[in-house]
Amino acid sequence: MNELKLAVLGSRGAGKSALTVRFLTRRFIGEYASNSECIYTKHLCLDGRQMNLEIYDPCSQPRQGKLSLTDELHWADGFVIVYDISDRASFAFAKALLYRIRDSHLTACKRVVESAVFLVGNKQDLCHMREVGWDEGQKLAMDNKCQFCELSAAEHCQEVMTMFTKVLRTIITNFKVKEKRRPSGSKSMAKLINNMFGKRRKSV
Ligand SMILES: Nc1nc2c(ncn2[C@@H]2O[C@H](COP(=O)(O)OP(=O)(O)OP(=O)(O)O)[C@@H](O)[C@H]2O)c(=O)[nH]1
Repeated sequence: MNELKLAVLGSRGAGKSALTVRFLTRRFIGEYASNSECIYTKHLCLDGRQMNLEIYDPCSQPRQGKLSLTDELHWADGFVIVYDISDRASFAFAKALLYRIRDSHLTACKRVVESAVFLVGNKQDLCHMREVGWDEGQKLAMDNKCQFCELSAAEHCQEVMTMFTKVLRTIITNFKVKEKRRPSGSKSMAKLINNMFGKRRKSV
């Protein structure tokens, strides 16, 4: 059984709860309590694999503007970064979040890794009030090597499902790559024994 941890981040009111609840229940609920953070859990089957998913939906009120994110970066396997296309400030906040995630990968891995990050321009139904262009979102995502889409949590159920599914698949792919890079305990031990006794045998 796989355990996947996803953090949904973004500025206050960008639609983090709306997206999360849409994915988990397929429903759009107009208003959400924004004074408490939540970790939602869901058991799901993806590509024939059973997994336990945890989604962290923070309360952005008291921590708005603070980008330490240390706990989230350690906890999460992937991120959905949400901004509101009708709110330029939320785009600036999303950009700062992406830079913070990228910097943490740089220090952790000494190189940029293909991370499980999805940049989402939410509230596409409000495109008559648009303040952030589609191409700006696309460019920011390309610059930070993450996936991108615009959608509306209010109106696009299927797009929301697809976006979450893609980020979960990326997390699983990253897990597989990490597994391949790290030799398993038994293989390392076999190599060690072989190095020690193999060499001795040669010298006899
Ligand atoms: N028109 C429109 N409104 C949306 C959409 N998604 C969310 N909203 C509304 O935007 C407001 C904020 O949504 P939330 O999901 O609470 O946003 P949040 O990012 O979780 O906000 P905090 O919990 O305060 O950080 C609510 O009134 C939602 O109904 C959308 O796709 N379109």
